[in-house]
Amino acid sequence: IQTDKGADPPDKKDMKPSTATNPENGLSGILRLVLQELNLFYSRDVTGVCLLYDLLHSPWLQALLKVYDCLQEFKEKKLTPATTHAQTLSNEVVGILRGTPKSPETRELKQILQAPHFKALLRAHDTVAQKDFEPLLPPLPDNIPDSEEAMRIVCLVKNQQPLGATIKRHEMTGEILVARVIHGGLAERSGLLYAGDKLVEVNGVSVEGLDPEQVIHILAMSRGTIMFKVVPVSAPPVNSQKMVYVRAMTEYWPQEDPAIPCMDAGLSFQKGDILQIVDQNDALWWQARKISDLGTCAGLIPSNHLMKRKQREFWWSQPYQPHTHLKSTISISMEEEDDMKIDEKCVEADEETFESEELSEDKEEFVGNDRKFFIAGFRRSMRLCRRKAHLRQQRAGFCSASCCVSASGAPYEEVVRYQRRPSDKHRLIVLVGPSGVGVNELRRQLIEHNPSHFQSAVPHTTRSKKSFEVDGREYHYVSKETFESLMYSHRMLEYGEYKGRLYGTSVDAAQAVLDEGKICVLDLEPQGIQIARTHDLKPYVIFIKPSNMSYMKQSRKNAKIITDYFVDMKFKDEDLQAMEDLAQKMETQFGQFFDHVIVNDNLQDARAQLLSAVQKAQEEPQWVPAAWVSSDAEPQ
Ligand SMILES: Nc1ncnc2c1ncn2[C@@H]1O[C@H](COP(=O)(O)OP(=O)(O)OP(=O)(O)O)[C@@H](O)[C@H]1O
Repeated sequence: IQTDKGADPPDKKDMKPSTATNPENGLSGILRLVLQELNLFYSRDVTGVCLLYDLLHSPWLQALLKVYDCLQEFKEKKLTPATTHAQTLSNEVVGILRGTPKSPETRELKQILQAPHFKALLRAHDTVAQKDFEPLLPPLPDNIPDSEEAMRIVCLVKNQQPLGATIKRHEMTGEILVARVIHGGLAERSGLLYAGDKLVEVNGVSVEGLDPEQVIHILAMSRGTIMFKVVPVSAPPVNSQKMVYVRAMTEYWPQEDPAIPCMDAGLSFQKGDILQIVDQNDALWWQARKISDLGTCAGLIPSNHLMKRKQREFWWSQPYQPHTHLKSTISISMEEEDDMKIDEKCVEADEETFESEELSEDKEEFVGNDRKFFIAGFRRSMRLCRRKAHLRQQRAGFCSASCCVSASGAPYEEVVRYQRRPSDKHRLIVLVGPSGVGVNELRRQLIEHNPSHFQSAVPHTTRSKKSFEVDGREYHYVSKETFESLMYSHRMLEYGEYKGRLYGTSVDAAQAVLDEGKICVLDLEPQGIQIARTHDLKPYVIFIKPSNMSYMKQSRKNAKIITDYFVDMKFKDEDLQAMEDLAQKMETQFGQFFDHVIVNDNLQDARAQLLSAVQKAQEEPQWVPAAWVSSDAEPQ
């Protein structure tokens, strides 16, 4: 029997018991059984078995598992030291060794016991064993007056990290108080300093009459151990609040906030960051950590209430608030009618009429090799209608980053981990991106990849049905009244008008796909995301982003876009530039809603990334608004 490396055949004798104490149980015991099983297959030519055998048999893995088992065992035990005087014992052994005949073993043992590191280890062991943790305090003087307040002396060893506490002066008494203790910081970990403690001395210097800045200066100049003398707060605050997770719907930079009590203690965050709120005791300043950085100490962020106030102040301080950002649909407003007319002329001046464009597209919508199927939601009129919305946004300058903080929008959204159960409906997949970036191309490819699994929603229109069309296949053909009632009851994810007809995608159309057990894949204007964000649809939003200009020029050489003027037009440099600008604006304004971002440079890579993101959205736990998770879905 030969492995690749020419290893000897396995021998059951080699397999020693895995743990000294309990060889049959534990991971290494299981490994031993697996090895026995594999041994039976080893002589047969089973692909990969030899490799697996060698892996499981490797001494490093065995050693690792033994360590694991030992740790598991000790985790359950309450360890008690065998002796509290290991140092004395060690010294005695060294004395005895001196009187014994010399041998290599005794020499080695003597060397080990006398090595400084080993001695330090035994000293640490004895300190722990004797529970000798308290610092030695000088005896209290006998003549303390009765009125003397109880003091606590706190020694903290300052290393690279900040102390993790802030101080303030009491408005009435002028005393210096500990204002807050930052979670996870040095002060909090010591368990000796609390918010409300009165500072009396720092390193022997009285703080009476000093400004907080002067005290901070003393602290900043101190090195090594810092000694605080404090009068403890009568009732230390207890943090009984439960840990809350939120998604930041806005960004925050402490460096730019003159109101923050301590800039160094501030936590900066960006839109979409998930934050763990660890302390909400203060009505104005919360303490939080980013979930990407849970190991670090917490930082200060404005509370929900304070952030809303800041947003309102900022909002009203802006000289002019354009109304574009308030629109949640792609509807075309009256003032754009002139533009529309020009556009219509251009379309009509093109080789064919609008009607024949619709016809020419029919073939494209039937795809599949063996079995032909129809993909709804790719009709040119619908896409032209959206392109107009894009153009309108570009002309209106979209919405500048500064004006996008709504005066009323919640700055934080409570989120929970949600894992879709196999019996749950799928999450809606929403693709968002600037016009021409490839949203439709990717959506089409995803659906074609597995049409029985992925499906688009059938849009609604008020135009009349053509002879070759089927109601509910190309469109749901509805009256203007029906369409408008869907619009006004917020049942339209997006809608727009093109050539006097209304086009749009309804919530119910998306829901119908999900009800069939399929994954609904939509292409939405970012304004539509808000309407889609419901418990029923649980949308997972993927932002499709253009790559850099030079790569785009190269990769889009043969690509065609739909414009108002021409049906299939090659990309011009201005189109690519506009796409980049719009992508940036979309990210600034709607980035908080994006669950995933894909840069569409190489189409194949982008498609693979999309497929994997869609699978993860359905199969792996994700942060979703807490309001989406009710009794039908347990948080993970
Ligand atoms: N990664 C890519 N490499 C090369 N060509 C691409 C890539 N992605 C998309 N394209 C091409 O770019 C063109 C525009 O793509 P697509 O029609 O999907 O744009 P879109 O984002 O849906 O915009 P619109 O909503 O305005 O139609 C198409 O010809 C498409 O095949």
